[in-house]
Amino acid sequence: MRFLHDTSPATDLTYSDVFMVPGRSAVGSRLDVDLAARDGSGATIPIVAANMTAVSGRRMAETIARRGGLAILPQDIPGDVVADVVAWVKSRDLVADTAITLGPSDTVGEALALLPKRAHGAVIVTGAGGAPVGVVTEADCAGADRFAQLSTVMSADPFTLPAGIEPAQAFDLLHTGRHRLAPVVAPSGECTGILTRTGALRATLYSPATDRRGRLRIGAAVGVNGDVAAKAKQLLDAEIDVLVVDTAHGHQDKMLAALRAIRGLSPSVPVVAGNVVTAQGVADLAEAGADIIKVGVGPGAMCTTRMMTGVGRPQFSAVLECSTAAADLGAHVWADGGVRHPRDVALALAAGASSVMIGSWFAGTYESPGDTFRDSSGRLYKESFGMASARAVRVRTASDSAYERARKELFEEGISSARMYLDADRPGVEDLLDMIVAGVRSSCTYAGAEDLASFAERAVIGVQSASGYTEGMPVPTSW
Ligand SMILES: NC(=O)C1=CN([C@@H]2O[C@H](COP(=O)(O)OP(=O)(O)OC[C@H]3O[C@@H](n4cnc5c(N)ncnc54)[C@H](OP(=O)(O)O)[C@@H]3O)[C@@H](O)[C@H]2O)C=CC1
Ligand SMILES: Nc1nc2c(ncn2[C@@H]2O[C@H](COP(=O)(O)O)[C@@H](O)[C@H]2O)c(=O)[nH]1
Ligand SMILES: [K+]
Repeated sequence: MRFLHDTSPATDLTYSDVFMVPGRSAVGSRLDVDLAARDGSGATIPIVAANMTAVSGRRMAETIARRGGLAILPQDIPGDVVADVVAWVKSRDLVADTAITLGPSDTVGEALALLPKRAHGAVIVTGAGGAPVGVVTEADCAGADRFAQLSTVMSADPFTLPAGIEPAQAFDLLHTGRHRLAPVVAPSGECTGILTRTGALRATLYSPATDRRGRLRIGAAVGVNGDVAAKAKQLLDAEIDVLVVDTAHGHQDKMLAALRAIRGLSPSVPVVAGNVVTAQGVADLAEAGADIIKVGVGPGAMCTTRMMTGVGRPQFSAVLECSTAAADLGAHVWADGGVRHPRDVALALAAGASSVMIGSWFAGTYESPGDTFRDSSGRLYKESFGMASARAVRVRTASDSAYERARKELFEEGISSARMYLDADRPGVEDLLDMIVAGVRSSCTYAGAEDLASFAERAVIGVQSASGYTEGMPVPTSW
């Protein structure tokens, strides 16, 4: 990228400080843009769900990978649990979503508890041999006793789709039959998943991120303490596709030692390390063996590091400097934190990031691990918390002595409880992906770029005033 008027900004900048001007384009359609991340991660869209407990679990990983992104399991999950989650995600279908299934004698209360776990909004009631005998939605449960059996409220004998059906054909069948969704069934009659009309459409627009054996991809993180090589080996043996070595201050000797120990395992998957915000940090991590450097200190929504320490760097400039340094070394950069709008993703990519990590925004979706709550006005939300918050530190240090735990809790650099509201129009993470991907595809064509490498080359970035930023915002009511 270059700055408009070839100026060199006098101060470091964050996403809100900058804008992109359009350039002449020969790219005829936004759908012609290739959004694959060119960093060996295998992602077909440049989006990574952050390794945060409130963000990335099995449902997030499955859903994001099916649309071409990646999720990174947090470092606090025991190795054997990570192995189970990885195996489960890799057993998922590339087209149909995993169904929520219950039996005919299970209750409305159980169905209502499970419905917010997935965006498709239905429970498939299964009978003998796992065959679908009914479908229950929230509307079916309205007014019913919580102890009523599902057989009394379900729509019986549902329309079904055969496993392996082409997504476009599935869309047509659902559309013609005026069905919002249908259970997918194997030749044996067993329900193997669920497909909505939107899901079938998405399957024609996105390519799943798959490993060499055609299974969904997933990453996992390790910290820098303890026997890092042994923990990393356990994750690699579990067949993760990306290994993230993660700590708040990535530019420290412990990180370099951890990277060297991991290199000793000759991992066949990309190693991501961070977080740093300087060219020197990139150089040292790349030299120690990182393929991808994670950039961002302090921009995260749950992060209090800048207020506690004064340390960090406005994220656009951090990504720009780090990705320039990484490119010289044959390495790549993930822009981590502070993303609140599709424009932020586009600007991080324009600054040269190969992918963009998103945490809190995705915490407020059906697919994040937490429970769904309603506030006093009825709006749905989930709780998010920082990985350096007292809440996360308590979990991470559960096996330490009481004294060690008390000592570590002093260094809190994240908030322990935040409400992440589900957007009523976009409550699922795929809804957010649709919005982000649409925005980024459009950004690329405004710059005349057919892929992300060309986008980072062609983008022309200007610096704006606060009122310049405000001018870009929509006005939902009159002023
Ligand atoms: N991107 C960001 O801005 C930040 C991200 N986080 C996230 O929080 C999670 C926990 O990270 P972390 O707190 O590093 O915990 P870790 O459990 O990974 O421990 C970090 C290790 O580094 C040592 N250390 C030295 N200096 C620092 C420092 N300035 N800050 C933190 N540790 C330091 C610590 O020792 P000792 O405790 O004895 O000092 C400890 O041994 C990670 O997922 C991380 O990404 C946290 C803060 C900032
Ligand atoms: N300083 C802290 N940073 C944190 C903490 N937990 C997570 N993080 C970082 O934020 C990003 C995600 O950013 P978001 O704006 O999308 O939420 C994550 O990947 C970490 O780098 C924390 O407790 N303190
Ligand atoms: K912050």
